[in-house]
Amino acid sequence: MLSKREVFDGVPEEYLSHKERYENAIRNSVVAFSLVRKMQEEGKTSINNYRDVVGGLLGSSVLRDGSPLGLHYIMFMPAILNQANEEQQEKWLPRAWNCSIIGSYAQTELGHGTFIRGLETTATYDAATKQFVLHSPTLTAYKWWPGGLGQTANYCIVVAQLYTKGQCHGIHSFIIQVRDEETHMPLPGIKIGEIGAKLGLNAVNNGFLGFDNYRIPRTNMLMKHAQVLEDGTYVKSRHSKLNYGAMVFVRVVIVFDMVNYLSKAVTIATRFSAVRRQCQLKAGETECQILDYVTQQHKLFVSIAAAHAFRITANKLWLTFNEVNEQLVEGNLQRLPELHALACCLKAVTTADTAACVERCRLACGGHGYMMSSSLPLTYGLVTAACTYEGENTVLLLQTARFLVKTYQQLDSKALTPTVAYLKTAAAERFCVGWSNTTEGIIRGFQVVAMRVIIMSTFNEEVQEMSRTVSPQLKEVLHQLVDLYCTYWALEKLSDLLLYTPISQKEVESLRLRYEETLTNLRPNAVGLVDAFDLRDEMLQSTLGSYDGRVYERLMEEAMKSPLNAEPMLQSTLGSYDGRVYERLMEEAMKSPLNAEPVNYTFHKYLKPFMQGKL
Ligand SMILES: CC/C=C\C/C=C\C/C=C\C/C=C\C/C=C\C/C=C\CC/C=C/C(=O)SCCNC(=O)CCNC(=O)[C@H](O)C(C)(C)COP(=O)(O)OP(=O)(O)OC[C@H]1O[C@@H](n2cnc3c(N)ncnc32)[C@H](O)[C@@H]1OP(=O)(O)O
Ligand SMILES: Cc1cc2nc3c(=O)[nH]c(=O)nc-3n(C[C@H](O)[C@H](O)[C@H](O)COP(=O)(O)OP(=O)(O)OC[C@H]3O[C@@H](n4cnc5c(N)ncnc54)[C@H](O)[C@@H]3O)c2cc1C
Repeated sequence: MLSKREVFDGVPEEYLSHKERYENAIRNSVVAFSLVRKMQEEGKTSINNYRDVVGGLLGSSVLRDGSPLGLHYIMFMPAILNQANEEQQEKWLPRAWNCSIIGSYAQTELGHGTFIRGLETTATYDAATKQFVLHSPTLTAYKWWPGGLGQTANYCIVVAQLYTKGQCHGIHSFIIQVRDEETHMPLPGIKIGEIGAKLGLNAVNNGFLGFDNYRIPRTNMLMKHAQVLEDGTYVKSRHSKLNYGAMVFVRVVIVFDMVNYLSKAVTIATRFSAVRRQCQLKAGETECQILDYVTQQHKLFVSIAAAHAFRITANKLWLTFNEVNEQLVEGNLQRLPELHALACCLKAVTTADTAACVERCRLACGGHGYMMSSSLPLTYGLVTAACTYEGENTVLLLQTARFLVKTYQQLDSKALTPTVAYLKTAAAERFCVGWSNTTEGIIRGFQVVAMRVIIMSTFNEEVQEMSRTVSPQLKEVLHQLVDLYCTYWALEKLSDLLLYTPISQKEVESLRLRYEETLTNLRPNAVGLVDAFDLRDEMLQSTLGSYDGRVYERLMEEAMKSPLNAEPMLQSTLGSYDGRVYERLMEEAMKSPLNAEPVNYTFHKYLKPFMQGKL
């Protein structure tokens, strides 16, 4: 087994180039996953411990910044299990299990990540040839982000708008070969490469993928839930959201992942705090361990408690996930909305809390926490990504809110599912029950809070009609900024205000309404207000923040500068805005420090032997 922080020719991975990082990741991954495959062959893995084995590996020191093979295990295989019919599973699963094919999961596009009903990639059924034609009509339709897709995967699950007999039936999943299994070259009609350097997970080889009227057999549509018959007839799924199953699975798994990362970070910070001596509690005494300071305990101990709370929660969520999936197999969809809401809520809460806790652990270690060798910056990069991928946290919390408001509205007409049964009690008893400073009392208090917030949200949704105009006067706008700043911090520091001022409950409720009103009032001037900072593009140096708003073209231009994209030469239109795409590609390739080798040498040296079971 490779040693911790395996090096590349003697150089710690922090000092590797972008290309060397990738090669190091491939080499470490094929060795690590060869062991997983050996465990499979010896019958030592099941779907349950598989999650822990792979999850442990992906978060381990061997694959410390992710793996180009991660998506193969995390989403490609679960998507086949969750969305392919039996015949398709028989065809694809054995090859995926033994890694003779390597897959990814391509759903997000340059132009859409959250709003998946707005995805632009099309899959149009051609009954004459019994094929689907995959196409990327615009630059924003390019798949953007799929892990491992840059230079590693040769298959992927692609989510596209399904058209048959001239009608669109919404997004569906397809299994698609994107590279030749022998040469690893992109197949004709496929435009593929990696998206470039990121805040973290720089070993994951996230890629982009565009289709130019690319044909696949009809039987490559994953048909467990919905089907397209040979004559093009569409047979719809029992529940429109069963196709979203892969996302629910990963959200559940992410909660386990947060337990791993939070446990690591707080272990590092707590042990360091026991070693580190700084300043004296009393003059003349020896310097004390910083762990003795209450402020240091305030920073760290809640993370220890959270790690245990998340582990218990993750196990309970995993049980619920398996229970509901068994019911789905029997056609009982009753608890699917609750599972979706639970997975959304717990993925958002555990990732946000873990990111905040890991940052506190870094800060608790002073300057040494800022060193890459502490592993805290890298861990932060890993966990903060989880606040975005697999459903951006805000959006997932809105999904949870949607479920809770709907549950409240049906409180008297529908039986409550286990996780929201408390709402019935909170609704039945008087709200302002006495407070008790016990664990049960605090939980009870939060249940009452949840109930009241749901009622307020329902009230706002049903009654609130806000029509507003904004005066163009700058004075007016600046007043709004002052107003926003005051109400934001009043709400942020509400516990202090409730403790030390006579603010009433009614005033708090109107403060919240005023805050939302100020947000709405400022919205029309938001871009103008940042333009007013007059920061030139050269100063911003950001593909997202340039003055002209050409975000997607700049993202693609920057991606093309990656040294990994020089091989193989991309034959692709890329939807360029000025049409000089080929000249530019050639110019960029000539600048690349890489040889224009047809395929990165790691394919022949590591990946192909691994896929052929020779490693
Ligand atoms: C075989 C292998 C076995 C084990 C695996 C091995 C190893 C794994 C172990 C460890 C792995 C280690 C680490 C894993 C950790 C991290 C993962 C690493 C990498 C992650 C890579 C990232 C991948 C991605 O990011 S993929 C792309 C993710 N994208 C999203 O999540 C998009 C988010 N957007 C949405 O989900 C939707 O757009 C939406 C926001 C939900 C809105 O959808 P829509 O507009 O259609 O719906 P409405 O809001 O109108 O609601 C309508 C209705 O539908 C219900 N609904 C919505 N979604 C779902 C769902 N998913 N399930 C069920 N129901 C859903 C919604 O509640 C509404 O219902 P009502 O009408 O009744 O209210
Ligand atoms: C490290 C990493 C790995 C990834 N891997 C993959 C992968 O393997 N495969 C894949 O398909 N995708 C992958 N993704 C993409 C990821 O799923 C998307 O980035 C994510 O779904 C968010 O979508 P977005 O980027 O379009 O952000 P947006 O949705 O554009 O979010 C931008 C802002 O808009 C806000 N917003 C958006 N919609 C609403 C709304 N309805 N209400 C209120 N606010 C809203 C959000 O809260 C956010 O503040 C990855 C992303 C990252 C960072």
